[in-house]
Formats: sequence, C-alpha cells, structure tokens
Amino acid sequence: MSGFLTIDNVSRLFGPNLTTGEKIAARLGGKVETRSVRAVSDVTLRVRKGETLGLVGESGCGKSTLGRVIAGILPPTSGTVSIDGAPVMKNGTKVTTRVQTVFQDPFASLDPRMKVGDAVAEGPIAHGLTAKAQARSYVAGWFEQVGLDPDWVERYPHQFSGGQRQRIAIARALAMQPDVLICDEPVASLDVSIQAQIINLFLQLTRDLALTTVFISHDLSVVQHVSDRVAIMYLGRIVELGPTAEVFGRPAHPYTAALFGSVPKLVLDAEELVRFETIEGEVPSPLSPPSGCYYHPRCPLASEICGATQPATQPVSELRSVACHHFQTQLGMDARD
Ligand SMILES: Nc1ncnc2c1ncn2[C@@H]1O[C@H](COP(=O)(O)OP(=O)(O)OP(=O)(O)O)[C@@H](O)[C@H]1O
Repeated sequence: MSGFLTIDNVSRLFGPNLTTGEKIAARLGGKVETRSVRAVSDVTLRVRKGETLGLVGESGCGKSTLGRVIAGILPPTSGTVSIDGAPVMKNGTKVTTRVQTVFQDPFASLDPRMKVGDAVAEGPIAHGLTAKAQARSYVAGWFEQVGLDPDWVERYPHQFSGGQRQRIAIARALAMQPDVLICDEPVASLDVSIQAQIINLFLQLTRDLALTTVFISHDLSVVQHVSDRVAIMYLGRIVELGPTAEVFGRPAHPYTAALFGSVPKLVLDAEELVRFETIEGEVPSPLSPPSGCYYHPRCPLASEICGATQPATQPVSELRSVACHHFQTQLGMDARD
C-alpha cells in the first residue's frame, strides 16, 4: 500500500537506561549496565492521506517514542519517516513544519506569562505563515476554527479550563498548517464530559482539513471511535495492523485479543476449548526482551517456534497484517462468541 505518511524500518534505542532499583542492584553486583532499551523496533507503517491511524498498547510499549520520532522531535536510531516523499528529519534535525503534535498536558506547553494568542503566533511568524502585523487575526481565525472566542487571544493560560487549553494547543498545532497531526493521549487529562467534545472536534478537523493523523491512546474506546485503522504495539513492535472495525471485531493476534479483553475461543478439537480473558503476566523489560515472539511468555497459544523465531509480519488483506506464528490457527476463532 502506498502511503502519504511513510514510516520505514524505524527503530529507536535509549540507553543504557535503568531504574534506580536496577542501578543499585547492578552496583551491588559489581556490574556496569550497558544494555539499551529498544523502545521502538523495526516499525514500518504507511498512513494514507486523510487517514487516522490509532496506536495502542500497554504502558511502556513505545507508543510515545514512535509518535515523537514520527513528529521529528526525536531522531530514530535507524530508519526514516517521510511525508509525501519528503523526509521529516535530516541529520537528526527536523526539517519540515508539515507534521505537528498535540500532547496530553496542554498546560505544560503554554508559558503562563504569555498571552495565548502570542504563544500560538510564535511558530507561524517564525516560519513565514503570517506576517507579524496580521498575526492577531491569523491566530483569531484558528481560535474560531477550534471553537474558541477569537477575542480570547488576549487572555493568559490560567484564564482557561483544561478543555479550552487543549483547544488552544490544537489551534497552535493547526496554525502551522500541518498535513500530519500526531496526537499523544490528547484527552487523557480531561474530564470525561470534556473528552467527548475534544474527540468530536478532532473528528471534525481531520475531516474538514483532510489531516493525516496518528492518534495515540491507552483508551480503546477513544481509539475505536476516531481511527480508520489501528496498530497494536507490543514491546516496541507492531504486532497487528488493520481497519478498526475488523481488528476490534475479530483480533488476529492473541495480544490484541487479550488487550481488548474479548473472550476469544479457539476450537482445538471438538472437546477442547482454549479461552483467554485477561493478559497473563507482566510486560517483560525492554532491557531484556524475550527471544522469538516478544509475546510468547504470556501467550496462551505459544509453542516451540514462538520462543525460537521472531514471527514475520504477514498480510491478512491489503490493509491488514499480523505478526504471529499461529495466525492460520486463529482464523478459526470467533472473538464475538
Ligand atoms: N528518554 C528516555 N530515556 C530512556 N528510556 C526511555 C526514554 N523514553 C522512553 N524510554 C523507554 O522506552 C520504552 C517505551 O516508552 P514510551 O514512553 O514510548 O512508551 P508508551 O507506550 O508511550 O508508554 P505510556 O503509555 O506509559 O506513555 C520504555 O521502556 C521507556 O522506559
């Protein structure tokens, strides 16, 4: 499939990265820790123009790191990200304004001493998207677009509620006239009643402005609501990718099924059923991921090959793929039963 946003073999390592407890243990053991965290591992994705791709997975699986690499905030250790054929970064530096981000905490990104209109105008002025003299009306236009009173450009961050501040953060991203928007948990810090408003705003804006969006969230219902396709991450790898309704309706990867908390039923023979309702065990440390399929120590379907060989990503259909040795077997299971 051709892509407007192209993520090719992207990996991102951090290291050596240890918790305080691990550092003490390493010191007591007389060892110097040299392992790296492989936060994102060989991720390849194609996102079509105007498409919203949801990115889900348990905490620490690499969603934010991948989002920051796509946004050009963090250089990949290897691989490339490009928009319509043009790279997002060159020599570790972001070289485009075509991708912008909206993060979880809108307050953290606003200077409390600065009028919000001035904060939003900074980027567009610096990149020649508006002249300084017209900046106020330029920003006011974006405020209107996100449902804020245009006169509020004169106000300071403390004068706004959480939902309004998130609208300002969205206006700031849009004022850069991006083609691609990376949204990292954009509603996680908001009250539930406000979340729905902001999600509907996203849906309206992505449609009206034909934005290509990567939407990162741990909230599966939010992802299901906003995404055309969904990518499931586990320990830095994409284990399943496909149209949202298909993946939610009939997960192909055992991890996806476990994550969704569905109760898939695998008929092994007429007598025997295997059910898995919750995800067994802890996510392994990315400092020492398991051999073979990273999910095999927790997987109810794991067999010898799973511990020995990393499964290749295989196409299920044009828009759908899965990385699981047991994929053929699972075609027989029905997640709705
Ligand atoms: N700056 C960093 N330095 C070292 N390790 C990091 C850094 N950022 C992330 N990591 C590690 O990379 C892995 C992936 O983290 P990341 O924040 O991308 O996951 P996530 O899926 O977004 O998690 P969450 O949902 O909790 O935000 C984790 O093991 C994390 O500890």
